[in-house]
Amino acid sequence: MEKILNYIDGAFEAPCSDQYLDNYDPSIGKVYSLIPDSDERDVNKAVDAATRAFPAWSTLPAQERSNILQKLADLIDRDLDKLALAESVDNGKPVSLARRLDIPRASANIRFFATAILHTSTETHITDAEAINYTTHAPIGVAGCISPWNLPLYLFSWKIAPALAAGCTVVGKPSELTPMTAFLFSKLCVEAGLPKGVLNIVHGLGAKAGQAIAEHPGVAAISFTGGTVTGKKIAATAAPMFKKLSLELGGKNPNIIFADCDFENAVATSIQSSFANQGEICLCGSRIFVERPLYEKFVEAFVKKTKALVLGDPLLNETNLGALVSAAHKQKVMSYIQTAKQEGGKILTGGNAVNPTGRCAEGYFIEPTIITGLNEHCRTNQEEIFGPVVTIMPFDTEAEAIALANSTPYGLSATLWTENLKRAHRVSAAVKSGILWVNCWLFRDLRTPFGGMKQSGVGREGGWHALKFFLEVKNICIKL
Ligand SMILES: NC(=O)C1=CN([C@@H]2O[C@H](COP(=O)(O)OP(=O)(O)OC[C@H]3O[C@@H](n4cnc5c(N)ncnc54)[C@H](O)[C@@H]3O)[C@@H](O)[C@H]2O)C=CC1
Ligand SMILES: O=C(O)/C=C/C=C(\O)C(=O)O
Repeated sequence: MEKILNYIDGAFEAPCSDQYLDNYDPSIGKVYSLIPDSDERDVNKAVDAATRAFPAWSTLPAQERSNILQKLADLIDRDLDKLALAESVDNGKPVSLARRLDIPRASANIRFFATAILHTSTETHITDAEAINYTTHAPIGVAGCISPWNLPLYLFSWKIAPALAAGCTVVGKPSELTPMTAFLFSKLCVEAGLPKGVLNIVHGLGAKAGQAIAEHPGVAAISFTGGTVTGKKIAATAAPMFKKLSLELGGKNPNIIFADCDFENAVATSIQSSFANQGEICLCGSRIFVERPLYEKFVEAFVKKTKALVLGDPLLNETNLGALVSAAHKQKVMSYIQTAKQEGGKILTGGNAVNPTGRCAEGYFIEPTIITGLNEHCRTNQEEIFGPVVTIMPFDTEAEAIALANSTPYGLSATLWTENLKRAHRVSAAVKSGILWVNCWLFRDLRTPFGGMKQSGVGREGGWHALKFFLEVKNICIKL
């Protein structure tokens, strides 16, 4: 069985413990490879290597860093099919989605920051005729990048690309549930000529390897994407050490549909925002609010389209929804469906775990599920489920829609459907979320600020925000 290895100081290494964890293919429910069960000792080696590599990498001309990173992006493009297949097997997502979204976005992330670093500028302040102040941005040091399992290479690269482009060296930890594409990526780093120690990838459990990264005094900044509970733990560890923190956490995002919307577009896109990647995207619109005059018509069309989605083998091109990432996560999502029923919810479609026939009979599949009849305060509408489960509720006024949208502790993203431009501006301003999509969803421009309010996180990724996170700002004042 294939053994994944850590990538430390440019070499591939077994974990110090010599222990491995099982890595499952969630579409068949079977172990198919082994993951290093790394601990503090592996993290220490990785931080040491990153610390040694920092002086040379951080002072390499930006153009040279950029060239290496662009080579990496080219290699990802070259290996698109191989990486997409690996992502699908590791995560359970449809291979067609990995080919269309995950892997192209991984190379786009790297190419974006590799070129962005060539176009930075800095501020100068002239203080009357007495002094000139200029601001410098220097890479902060060794960065810890901890990424989740839902969009594995997509989000791993979203973190390490700005760090490396900015001149930081990195200790990265992909999720233990989906380590494979980060492992394949580490091989591409060698091929691209990334100097040793610049990127180190330590595989293993969050509570062990992840926690060791958060605790290590040699790690100056931590960029994390994952669950809010984990984000709190990392903050509790890192904040007293005054580490810089970027936390991109969970969401319970509203999808607000006004009666004057472009109906066909709203329904079709809501199918995507509800069920893409089995609903395992922090940006999914899991709470759908529909203006009452449109409510019945929307529900009917939305249920009909949902029933037409193809659930099953992620390797088949016609599949729309694959497997959930793990047996434990499937269990968690099913328990929320149970909770919804106990809370008085009516299941309009879905609600069941399924065992497709054939090779996926033991996989972790759940039908796309639509629930109505719940109020906004119940657990189903307050807690992140992170699966193919949405609720629909009617509303009567704009003020009510805003109140419903803002009724959770989260504030990551929101989607709004209306043809009324003034209303679009008003509601966008009133909804408390870091990202607002009007008449679209997951429409990404990598230059824009990306992140959440309230319990959805701290800080913003994307464009200059991401680069700045990995840079230490200094003002130099020269008396004239
Ligand atoms: N992108 C998102 O917003 C994500 C949200 N979630 C939410 O979080 C829930 C729990 O999912 P999990 O698999 O537990 O994700 P998680 O948040 O625990 O995992 C994300 C990453 O953090 C690492 N990690 C875990 N504990 C850590 C610690 N103490 N210190 C440092 N790193 C640590 C993990 O190994 C993984 O690499 C999900 O059901 C979902 O609701 C999960 C994954 C992604
Ligand atoms: O498009 C992005 O940059 C990010 C997308 C999704 C997540 O961050 C997530 O699901 O955690």
